[in-house]
Amino acid sequence: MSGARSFGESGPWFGLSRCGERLRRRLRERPTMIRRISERVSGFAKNFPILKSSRFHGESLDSSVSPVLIPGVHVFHCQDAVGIVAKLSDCIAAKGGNILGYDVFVPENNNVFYSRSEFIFDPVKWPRNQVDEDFQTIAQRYGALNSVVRVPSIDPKYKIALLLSKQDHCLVEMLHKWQDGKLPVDITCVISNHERASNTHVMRFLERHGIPYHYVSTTKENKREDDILELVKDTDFLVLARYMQILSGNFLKGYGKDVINIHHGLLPSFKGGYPAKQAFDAGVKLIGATSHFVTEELDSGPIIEQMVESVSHRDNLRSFVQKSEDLEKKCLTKAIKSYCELRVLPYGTNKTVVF
Ligand SMILES: Nc1nc2c(c(=O)[nH]1)N[C@@H](CN(C=O)c1ccc(C(=O)N[C@@H](CCC(=O)O)C(=O)O)cc1)CN2
Repeated sequence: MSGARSFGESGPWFGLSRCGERLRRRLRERPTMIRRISERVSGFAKNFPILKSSRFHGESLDSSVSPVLIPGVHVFHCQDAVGIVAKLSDCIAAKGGNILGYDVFVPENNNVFYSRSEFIFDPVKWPRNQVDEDFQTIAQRYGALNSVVRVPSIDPKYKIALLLSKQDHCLVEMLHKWQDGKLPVDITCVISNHERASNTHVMRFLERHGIPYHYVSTTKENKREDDILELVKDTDFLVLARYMQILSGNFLKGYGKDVINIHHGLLPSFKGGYPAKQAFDAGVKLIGATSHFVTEELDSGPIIEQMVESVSHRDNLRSFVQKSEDLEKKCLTKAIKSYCELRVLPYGTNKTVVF
């Protein structure tokens, strides 16, 4: 994968470009690769009616039978110019790919171009590494700031670590969505500054799925950031699922990839701690949750997703908190899913494009 910029210092695709290194290593093991593709595609085709209904067989990639078409996604961000869409769509069509969806955004008074395409292609006719190379050629021609390809049935799943403090409703929601296959990630570990008894639902779930739980006790004087960095060094991005410790700029620079947080308030209102109480005291009629990229400044990073719900004089603080918690669970999982599907791109200095 090419191009790497983060919402922090290096771009949201910083971590994801490392997937490309891992992918290239795997492509060298091609024979095994082909067998694995065939196996995964047969399973994958079940979820895509188009692959079931149009002469597509998951059994073999042998080109003498109907080709197996698999889904791919490509996102592109560069200075605007005439003909970009033609070049990108031709890149796909020239190798027999078929575009199923195409989103383009060119903001007013801002000479930039964003696109996200969804397509299906035959990996025998257009090998995975060639897909990268062909899009990279176009990226170089336009000096692209981002150009990332993802083929879910071939590429390694994104590796993530989840950080939380005392409350685990967001973690539980993410684990259930992950278990249902609705969050296409590999959870490498869960890290918390709070200990949990081994006979709790969360701990039993983690043990059942072989996901390590690391209790990393913190104090105001020692946030244990070096220990956390060591635990998360092989991940592609981090998720703060109600982690109530402010991460330092050194930590964010040291990690160098994206960190996604869920704030149980409608940013930029009610930053910091206890946003539901802040909202209750302010007499708001809408409460919300915000998922955003983590930057050094607290609760100020580019917003990925927000969800809201009406409240009234009939609500009390307890119902404010309960409604906020329900919103933040959904908001976080939607943000992570969008990020994994390459729908989230940096826009300007502190905004996002979310296709
Ligand atoms: N560098 C950043 N770190 C973190 C962010 C962020 O945006 N940038 N988001 C927070 C999560 N958060 C709200 O969503 C949040 C976390 C912690 C606090 C806070 O006041 N913490 C106290 C300690 C509280 C405790 O120990 O229970 C503190 O650090 O003094 C407010 C908001 C995660 N990190």
